[in-house]
Amino acid sequence: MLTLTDLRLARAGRTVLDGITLSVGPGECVGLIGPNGAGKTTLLRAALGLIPAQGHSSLAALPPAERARAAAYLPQGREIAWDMPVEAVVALGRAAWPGAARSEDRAAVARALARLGLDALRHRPVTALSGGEQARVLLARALAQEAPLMLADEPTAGLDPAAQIDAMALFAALAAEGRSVLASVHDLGLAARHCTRLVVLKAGRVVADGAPRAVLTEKLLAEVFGIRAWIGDTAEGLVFQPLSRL
Ligand SMILES: Nc1ncnc2c1ncn2[C@@H]1O[C@H](COP(=O)(O)OP(=O)(O)OP(=O)(O)O)[C@@H](O)[C@H]1O
Repeated sequence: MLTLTDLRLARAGRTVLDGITLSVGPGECVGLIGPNGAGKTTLLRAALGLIPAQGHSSLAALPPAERARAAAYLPQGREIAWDMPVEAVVALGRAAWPGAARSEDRAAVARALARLGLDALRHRPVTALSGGEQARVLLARALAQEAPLMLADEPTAGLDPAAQIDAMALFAALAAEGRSVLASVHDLGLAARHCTRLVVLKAGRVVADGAPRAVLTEKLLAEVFGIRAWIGDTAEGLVFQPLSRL
């Protein structure tokens, strides 16, 4: 569970978060959408307490050790500097649980590797993997934390279409298991099909918050993203195709 109340933040004299009030409850997979520069990354980082903001974040208010057990975070940057085997990188997610039995840690790492389809790569040096494979390793590291809340910044960036679907389906499954997910996503179709709710940010404000079908309207796409788009309601869920800039 995450509750943000009137979060405000300015950077270099410019307002970046302008009174964000938002909560993500158990069972919710919330897609944070909005144009470049809308404040999505800043919102996630402020919610985690990684950058100071005015207002209240239930997560940032926790002592750091508790925060690490309350929430996993997949940051936007995907660079991996350490030349370690894949499973050792995934095991870093267990640092949040210093008192856990080694068998528990090993089981959590094995579950995360299996869920990301990384079993065959577990002994490979992580620096010898492709960018998309590394992105899956970092997602597995966050998953191994087994925290009730998952915050992810563009988790599908750099992934092929199958891996994008897998990543979003994984978040939907975490929510279905009773966890809470807040993920910034640029692919509005993926977000609409896999998220239980969409929150739309524009210039640091929440301008829409609700079920994907209610939120993704032609009017909103024009006003927030400045585009004309085709939105199809299909048996597979909402399908979204940007057509032109307005
Ligand atoms: N360190 C900083 N100093 C000054 N301004 C910053 C800094 N970091 C971000 N900003 C500004 O804050 C605003 C929000 O940035 P943020 O990265 O949160 O946007 P975003 O919605 O995640 O964008 P994107 O979709 O491009 O990743 C932007 O206008 C950006 O230029």
